[in-house]
Amino acid sequence: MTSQVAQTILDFLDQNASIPDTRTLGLDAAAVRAALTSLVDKQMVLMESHAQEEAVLSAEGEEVTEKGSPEWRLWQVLATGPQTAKQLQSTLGPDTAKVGQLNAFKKKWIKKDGDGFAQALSDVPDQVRSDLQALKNGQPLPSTVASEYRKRKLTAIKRTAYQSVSKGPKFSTKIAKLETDLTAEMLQSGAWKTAEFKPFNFDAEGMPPAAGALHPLLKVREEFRNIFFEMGFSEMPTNQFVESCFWNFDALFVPQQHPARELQDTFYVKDPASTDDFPEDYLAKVRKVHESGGYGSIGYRSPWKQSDTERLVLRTHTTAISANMLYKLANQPGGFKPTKLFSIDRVFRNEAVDATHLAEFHQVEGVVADYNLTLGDLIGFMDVFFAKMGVKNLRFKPAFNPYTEPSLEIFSYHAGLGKWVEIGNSGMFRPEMLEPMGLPKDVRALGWGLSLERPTMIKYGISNIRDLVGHKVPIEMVEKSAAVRF
Ligand SMILES: N[C@@H](Cc1ccccc1)C(=O)O
Repeated sequence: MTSQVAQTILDFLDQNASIPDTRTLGLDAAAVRAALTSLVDKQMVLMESHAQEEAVLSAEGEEVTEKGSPEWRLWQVLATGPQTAKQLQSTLGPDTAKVGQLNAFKKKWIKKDGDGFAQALSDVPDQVRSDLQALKNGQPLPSTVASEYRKRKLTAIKRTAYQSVSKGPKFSTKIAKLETDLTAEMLQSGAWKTAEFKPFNFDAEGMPPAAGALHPLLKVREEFRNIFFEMGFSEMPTNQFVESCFWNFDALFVPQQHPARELQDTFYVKDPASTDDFPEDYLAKVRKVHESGGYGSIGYRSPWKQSDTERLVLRTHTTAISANMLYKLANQPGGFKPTKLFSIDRVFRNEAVDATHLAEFHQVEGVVADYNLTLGDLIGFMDVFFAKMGVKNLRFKPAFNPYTEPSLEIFSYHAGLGKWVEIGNSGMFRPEMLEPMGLPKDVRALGWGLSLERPTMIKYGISNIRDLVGHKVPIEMVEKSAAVRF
């Protein structure tokens, strides 16, 4: 097909100096393009590409050529006498009546009559209809109305590409078959001396190798880990998905009546359903701070049940591990030392699944514990941490967590969405949480958390969080994401 089309083009050029518009050849446009590409490669022809825009009738424009413009049809209906807007709408349909009324008024074809409309002229020319009929018959639209009709969606723009062609330096009506390989026979016979070789195409893309690729979540996790290590953090052990309510909630001063603890938010484990493996004296202090306070707090002053703290859950946040680590830090041999810790792992929430929510996701969490840290340290730290990810100009909004005070939501401006989006949650851990652990009174700890999924989705242009899990979709996506370079 292509070679036939190429031959037709060459024969035509042999008889004529040039082809100003390839469309006049009456050949398939795609085949002409393919043939020209190969002829240009061989320098047999010279080609220039052009684009032409022309107005064509839209479905609405087509209707106007048959029934008249909305304004003319409205004016026509009023020939039998005045009508109200309601009546016009039921005769013409709401769309035609609305547009017709507007334009007929503008053209002064109709006038107000009581609470309705009447003809203002006894005869009007439907110029719109005759212009569109002329267009249908192949005449161009008068330039004065072209853009108006386009705005009214009576016409649409059709773009066509075409080429002009003239003879090239190696023009001939015979298409020589170019050799692609230098063979032993050519060398023996000496045919290589006169053979024409196909030039190498250095622009051709190679086949993507069928190699393994890392999942996008793993790649972004690696980026975060490197940032943490660069900033002197150590990784917390996160290999256990099941936690007691004690570490997941109570140690964090989350009241036992908190809604997050309810079945619709948290997955409780059935078997085994509970544990009693806790540091006794610490548990007693946690109980006391909930029930009656201490450390400058009045506590929650509500019932606290041992059976509730013993229940097992799929951890709802990695802050459960942070609490456990802070406790260990306070009670390690040699006492407390300033520390920076992080974790990146899976957490579970009993949520309705949709495009941006899953029942399990990954949390990126950091904790810094040191003497006399302030809110200024938290904000400054967030600026540095997020800047390392390429996220600048943060905004902070006061928020609430049972275990931090003050608490700050972190926002960043998303240029693509044109708005500020929440990228993390943070705060200074409360004394009610830190002091029962046995941390020195002047030690402060700041923490923050964010999901791993959101930055991954932004980076890889994934709009549905469900595409990050499962089987079939991810394989294609993982391979595609292998092409995205850091
Ligand atoms: N645990 C919080 C994140 C956080 C961690 C540490 C301090 C403050 C907030 C969350 O689930 O969103």
